[in-house]
Amino acid sequence: MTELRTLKVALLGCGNVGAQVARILIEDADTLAARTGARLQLSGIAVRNVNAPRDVELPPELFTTDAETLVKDADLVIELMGGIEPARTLILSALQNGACVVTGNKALLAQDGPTLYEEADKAGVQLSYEAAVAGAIPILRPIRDSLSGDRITKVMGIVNGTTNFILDQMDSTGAQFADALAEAQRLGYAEADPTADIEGHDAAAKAAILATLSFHTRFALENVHCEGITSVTAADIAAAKDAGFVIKLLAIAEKLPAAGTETGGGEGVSVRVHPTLLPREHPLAAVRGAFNAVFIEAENAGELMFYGQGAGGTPTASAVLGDLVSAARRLVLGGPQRTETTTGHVPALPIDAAITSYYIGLDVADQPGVLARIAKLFAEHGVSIEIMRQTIHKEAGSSTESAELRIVTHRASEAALAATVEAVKGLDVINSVTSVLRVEGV
Ligand SMILES: NC(=O)C1=CN([C@@H]2O[C@H](COP(=O)(O)OP(=O)(O)OC[C@H]3O[C@@H](n4cnc5c(N)ncnc54)[C@H](O)[C@@H]3O)[C@@H](O)[C@H]2O)C=CC1
Ligand SMILES: N[C@@H](CC=O)C(=O)O
Ligand code: NA
Repeated sequence: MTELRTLKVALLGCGNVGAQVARILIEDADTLAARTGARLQLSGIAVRNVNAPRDVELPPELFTTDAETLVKDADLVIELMGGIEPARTLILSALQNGACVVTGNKALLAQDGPTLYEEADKAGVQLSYEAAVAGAIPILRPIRDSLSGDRITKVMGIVNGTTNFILDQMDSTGAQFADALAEAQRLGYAEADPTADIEGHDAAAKAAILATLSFHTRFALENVHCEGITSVTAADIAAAKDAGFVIKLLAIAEKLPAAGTETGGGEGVSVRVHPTLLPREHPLAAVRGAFNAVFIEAENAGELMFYGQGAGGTPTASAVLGDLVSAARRLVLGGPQRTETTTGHVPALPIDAAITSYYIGLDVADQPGVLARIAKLFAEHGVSIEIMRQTIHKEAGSSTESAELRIVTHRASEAALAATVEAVKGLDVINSVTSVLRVEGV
């Protein structure tokens, strides 16, 4: 039997994901060698503190605080430290040294991806990042490879496990936001700084990556409209539930007409992350806990849906190992390195140009003619009402009655909706606008 070649693998970071990657590399060494055609030898693990306690028992001699030296001597580098620096410098150094790099660092890719891709191209090596979007779910490779002969028109999904976990806990058990977040952190779903999760930045970075691959055009973080879940209240969740909806943080990238925007005419891509109402029977409404799911609409393939564990050490390690084996196989067998293209030039649309349905909650005086006046304002702004429901509230011991109105619109532009809400607020019969939320799937 011929001796297999050995490829040295440097691992940077040994947290939730890194520790599981190290464990699998050691435990499954023979299987990985058989699949790769080379032995993947874990040559070292760079950490901040070699004596820190870890969930997984690993050979102590592998640990080092000298990431620079480790990278210099590697064929393949796995970056799972997170953050911008020193991850960025270490990845660039690895690529310049001719090593293939696997990373799950969506924050870095969304901020400075082009610099890294160009360096990988220059060096003729691979930079792979399946773990960066929707954890274990194979989503980037299907978009980049399987759908490369089609035209994607829309990508919509739940791509952040932490926020889906929090919203699901609040919806199903009435848990408090802070308790649900603490549990998501304990389970290894959240980022080192969970602000990135709850403010939507993590999902926005993933949306930029999904949009870039789907529309063959580079979209950066500043092209993504981003709203997190910190403003979603228990009352919003209860009202949504009562109206037959569930609230999910969705990342959406879709082709829309660019008419009336600064880009003028033609088509553009609206890339956005925001809390969204979905009918409870919608397939994305059934995505619970830290699971993720991504819907894709393509001209020829039609609708596709990808579902699985979007966060957590072991599931994410699966995506990292997949990229590692694939990169190592190419080192063994040869073959093309970069496969994605960014030859398209579709402009990013401002949020005003986004087109979706809306849910508007209004507290109004219960007087004759109120509904007609509100409906007239919507019509004047070109926003068509799909559902309008009224519930009367009578304060105990008081003769005053108010009504709660719940309106769901047909698809309209963000600009038209904003103007409608402003006009509605000006009516003397409106006590307050209790919520304005975007709706998909109606
Ligand atoms: N946890 C998850 O579910 C997922 C995480 N990711 C990404 O994977 C990466 C790692 O995530 P986690 O393992 O959850 O993070 P973590 O915070 O649990 O682990 C990061 C590790 O890197 C080490 N580290 C940080 N800076 C370092 C430095 N300057 N020198 C040496 N070591 C350093 C830390 O000590 C820690 O051991 C991040 O980019 C994250 O966004 C991607 C998908 C899912
Ligand atoms: N913090 C992220 C981890 C995976 O990308 C999440 O919660 O989804
Ligand atoms: Na993935």
